[in-house]
Amino acid sequence: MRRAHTVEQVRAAEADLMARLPEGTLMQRAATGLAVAISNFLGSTYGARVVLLIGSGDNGGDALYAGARLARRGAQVTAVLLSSKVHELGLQALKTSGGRVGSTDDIPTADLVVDGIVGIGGRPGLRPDALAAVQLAEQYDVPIVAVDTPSGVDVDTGETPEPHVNAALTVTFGTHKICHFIDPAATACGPVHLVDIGLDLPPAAVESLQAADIRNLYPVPHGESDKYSRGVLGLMVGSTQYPGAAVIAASGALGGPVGMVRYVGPDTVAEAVRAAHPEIVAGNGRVQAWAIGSGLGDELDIPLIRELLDAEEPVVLDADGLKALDDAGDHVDVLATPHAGELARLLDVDRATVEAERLKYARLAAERFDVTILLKGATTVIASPDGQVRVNLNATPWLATAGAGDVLAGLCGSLLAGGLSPLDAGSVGAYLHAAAANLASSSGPITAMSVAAALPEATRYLLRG
Ligand SMILES: NC(=O)C1=CN([C@@H]2O[C@H](COP(=O)(O)OP(=O)(O)OC[C@H]3O[C@@H](n4cnc5c(N)ncnc54)[C@H](O)[C@@H]3O)[C@@H](O)[C@H]2O)[C@@H](O)CC1
Ligand SMILES: [K+]
Repeated sequence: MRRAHTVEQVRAAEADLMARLPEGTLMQRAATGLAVAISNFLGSTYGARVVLLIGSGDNGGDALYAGARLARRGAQVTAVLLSSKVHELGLQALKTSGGRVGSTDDIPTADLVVDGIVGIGGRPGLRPDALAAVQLAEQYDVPIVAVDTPSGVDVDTGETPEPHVNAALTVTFGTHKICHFIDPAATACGPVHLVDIGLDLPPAAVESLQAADIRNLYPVPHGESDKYSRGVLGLMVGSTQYPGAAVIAASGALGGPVGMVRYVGPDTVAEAVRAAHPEIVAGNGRVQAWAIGSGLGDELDIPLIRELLDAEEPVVLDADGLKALDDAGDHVDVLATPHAGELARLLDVDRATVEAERLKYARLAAERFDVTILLKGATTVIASPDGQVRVNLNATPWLATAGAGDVLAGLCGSLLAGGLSPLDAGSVGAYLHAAAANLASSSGPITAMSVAAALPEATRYLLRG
């Protein structure tokens, strides 16, 4: 599990630890980890030209001490001071180690720029001189390594209302921060490298499941399992208008842990589903969970869907089915899987607003509709009505393809029928969906059906460990 904490949580943990350690220990731990990560990024440190952008706080201090270490290993390190007040001891260390104070003129010929402008003490946005320095690096294609967080992003929300650094690598300390997990800021971080500085942290604000977590949560059948005890999923998806959605969602469901899938819908669609998947049973019957909504088009029966939402069995509610959601019922067993546009419609705001404030609106919808919200995107946010938030970070951009959402709905339904909670079904589903996409794609185009077809192998690979 990767965990992200709020600035307040990090500051409290840091204060606790600092009280027990000699002054400056934490910064030295951070700076050492930062210098190692920068060396690895550069490949060769000797002779490398490194420009440090230094703001007024400890974030600049980290950068200055790391710069001193790099200078001692033969790098040509220049500090651009963006504030009249900088970390004095850090600056002295840099100078003693052979680094110097320079200007933005050093940026165009640099191999690397280090962003020590602001970290967790920063407000969104960059001041004009910092912005000019960052733009110069971008103009000359000089990669930027961000210290702790890319300066300018909103650390606790992942929002980027103002100009900010777009990093090629972010090196963070102690724990992840929310901006490392939530888009659009997560994208601005690039890959994130975590340096352990020994913080003792409370439960995280946002979590991201990793392979070992998927292994622990996946409902693996045992000796006494039969097709019913493994779970039966009811699919109410696809329509005469969109028969393909039913075939694709069924493929996603069969790629999950479920023992049996029933299809409920128009005869012609049922025929298409059975032609593609002879193991699927058409018609009503007992199920342990439903996946409802993908490709229903105009054929959706809102009163019937509301009945199913109010019934005992958990439901994945996708696409057109989301229109049946209202804030009246008790829907804690529901996993709703909107993309930003659908969530915007549910909440009566603009799509761009949801895209800009993904964490806020996922949480808001989970609370308002009393459902678990899985907000799809390059990074998927899963928010449960009790306030827990998870993020899936392993997707490939190739997954943005027609029908991929239908696969996810079928897969999540399968996981719900297998006994997972909506939060676990959503987070395990998003992870496996992305893992299958990576496997099917290996950096090339994919179709939704090829993602579904790769689910068993991606799952096998994960379960084997
Ligand atoms: N908290 C921790 O556990 C640790 C923190 N360390 C470093 O310390 C950093 C936090 O240091 P600080 O608290 O000094 O804060 P920062 O260095 O993040 O920011 C310093 C100051 O910049 C000013 N500022 C705010 N927004 C700005 C903006 N948009 N543009 C320009 N200036 C702005 C503010 O006056 C703020 O107090 C962390 O991000 C990390 O890099 C590490 O040394 C190790 C441990
Ligand atoms: K920074």
